[in-house]
Amino acid sequence: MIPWTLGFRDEGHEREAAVKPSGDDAVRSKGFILWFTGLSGAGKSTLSVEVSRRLMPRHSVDILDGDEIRNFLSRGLGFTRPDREENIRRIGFVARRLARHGIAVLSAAISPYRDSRDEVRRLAAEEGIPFLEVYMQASLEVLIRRDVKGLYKKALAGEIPHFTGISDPYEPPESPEILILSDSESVEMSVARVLAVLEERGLTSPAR
Ligand SMILES: Nc1ncnc2c1ncn2[C@@H]1O[C@H](COP(=O)(O)OS(=O)(=O)O)[C@@H](OP(=O)(O)O)[C@H]1O
Ligand SMILES: Nc1ncnc2c1ncn2[C@@H]1O[C@H](COP(=O)(O)OP(=O)(O)O)[C@@H](O)[C@H]1O
Repeated sequence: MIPWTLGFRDEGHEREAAVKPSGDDAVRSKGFILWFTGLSGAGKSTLSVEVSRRLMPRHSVDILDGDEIRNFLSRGLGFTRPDREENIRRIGFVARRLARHGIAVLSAAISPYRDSRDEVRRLAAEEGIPFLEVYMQASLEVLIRRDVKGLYKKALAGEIPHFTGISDPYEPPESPEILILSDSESVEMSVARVLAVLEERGLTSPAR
């Protein structure tokens, strides 16, 4: 575990300042990163919102949602591999900063590339920040039927280039901490399963 340090710490191409929290703040709560990944419509936004609702009474929580991030932090980035990698690098950077300060961070971006996700995991581990990958698995057939935003219809008609799962790759996690079968389990069941893993790992306490 990397201890809190004053001043700048080299993290490859990133140089960041980390300031040690004082007094009780240092032990008050432990931040962590819950990293949702999966195809469009697999349930990343839905589950991150529902899990955060349940965590809020006991934690400071922040959701970094792909759509929202792309309107602000990653405005101007597209969906080529380098752009997606850059998007995930930025989300990972913010997630780690927040988690360092005791925040429960829920990231909900497609994050299709294993290397990018593993890089966030590695950097989090270097700082002793718990990182849990939540793979939202659902068959393409169900996602096309769901078509929450009408994007699959357009992608199948060739109107959206580089659409994940249709004309762009998605590399599933090999050993995610949590596997959600979002095409066959209810949202409530998925929420309960995520909370159970967090409790098992001592990252949250059971709701009273
Ligand atoms: N080409 C293409 N492929 C996939 N998704 C697309 C694309 N174009 C737009 N969208 C919309 O952008 C959302 C995904 O953005 P992310 O930042 O999560 O993607 S990534 O992690 O950088 O791959 C995604 O949101 P979700 O549906 O919530 O996953 C889509 O609404
Ligand atoms: N177990 C589940 N977890 C999350 N979403 C689910 C689940 N079962 C069904 N859904 C539905 O799937 C859809 C997922 O949409 P959304 O959360 O916007 O996906 P994403 O953020 O991955 O694009 C919602 O309509 C949600 O109600």
